[in-house]
Amino acid sequence: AKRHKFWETQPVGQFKDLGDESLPEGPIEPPTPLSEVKQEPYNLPSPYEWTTCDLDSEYTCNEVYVLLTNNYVEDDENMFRFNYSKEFLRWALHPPGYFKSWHIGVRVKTSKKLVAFITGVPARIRASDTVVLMAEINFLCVHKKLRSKRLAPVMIKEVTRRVHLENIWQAAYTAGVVLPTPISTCQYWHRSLNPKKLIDVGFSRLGARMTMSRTIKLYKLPDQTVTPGFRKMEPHDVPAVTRLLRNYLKQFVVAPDFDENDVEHWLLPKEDVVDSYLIESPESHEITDFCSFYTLPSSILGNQNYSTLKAAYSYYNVSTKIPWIQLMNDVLIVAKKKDYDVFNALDVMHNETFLKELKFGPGDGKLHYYLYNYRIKHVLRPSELGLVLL
Ligand SMILES: COc1cc([C@H]2SCC(=O)N2Cc2ccccc2)c(Br)cc1O
Repeated sequence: AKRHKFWETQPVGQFKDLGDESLPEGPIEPPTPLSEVKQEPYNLPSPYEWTTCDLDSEYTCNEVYVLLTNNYVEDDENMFRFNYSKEFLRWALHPPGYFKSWHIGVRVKTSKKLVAFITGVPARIRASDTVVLMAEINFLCVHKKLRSKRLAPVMIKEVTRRVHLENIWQAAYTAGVVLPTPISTCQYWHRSLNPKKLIDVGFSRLGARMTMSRTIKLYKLPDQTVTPGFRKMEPHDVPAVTRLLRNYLKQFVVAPDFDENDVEHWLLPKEDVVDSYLIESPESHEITDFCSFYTLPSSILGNQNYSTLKAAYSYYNVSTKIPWIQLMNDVLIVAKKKDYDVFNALDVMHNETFLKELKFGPGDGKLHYYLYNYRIKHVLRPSELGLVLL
């Protein structure tokens, strides 16, 4: 297999262990006594220095936003680049119990320019029957001009060190690349909402024997949602949505262990960040179904007519009374009404039950899920995964 100089030194499932069912599920290495955790930061190459990014500072949040906007993840053909908003970054990085010290930047000593970033946030994640306090690692970004200087390994070691200092020994992360060793490999699916724009920017192509007007008609959606009792989630719904979501997530092998505080943070609607809707039964006033998506635009690189793609990403959904197809079609109707160009979903949880029928098409992006210092018995099918990372 490909040489992973760095990852072969880390407590992660190694390719050589694949299929070895004798290895027990659980931590790969025991915790280190806190007194033995390295107290001082790892050494960076001499021109650079560590910095902690306080996203409550408008200036610093903007520096992070600009770094990611210009240097974060692009598709294989370099046509699109994620464009996380400042509000989204503050939401994603300030969940209950977050540590500012886990929002790590690298600056050029002389100019103080921010040239790299990596983050962690704490999350309780259940693997099988064990709830583990983990760090969710995200936003690893090295400026385009500093690639292949081996900055990423030292940044991963530094965030790991700072996580260890908080007595946390496991982590969860995703990547578009194959590393040792995915716990699951998922596929992105896309539902066109604005097919004309998606074709113009080169994401979609006109189908064979299809005209533009026929294509627009194919993806047309009603003006209003169809399900009685469909409404936005409100603060007073937090207890009921928590119960509904906790019960739903029980069936997955790996899933977040959300409590009411987590639901309040991650799922209460925040304009242009996260949208959440639920079905309140008109008779019983019981909350029977739930759906949510987050807003993550993409910069369109090199198109004359458009600079931004407005994209919604399926987040957590629960269907107990309304059929999945009807529930998710109502979400598409809402997203179209709010002028999104595309609705994206991974094939995780029960998503495959509605993807094809609601006219999603498979994307070219595969997403690999990883756990750090935690072995699970089998590689998971996407439908066994109940975790969506931002
Ligand atoms: C280009 O095909 C895809 C690109 C992306 C990612 S990579 C950088 C970016 O901006 N994307 C978001 C996006 C951009 C365009 C359309 C849908 C989603 C994903 Br995720 C899955 C795809 O299939």
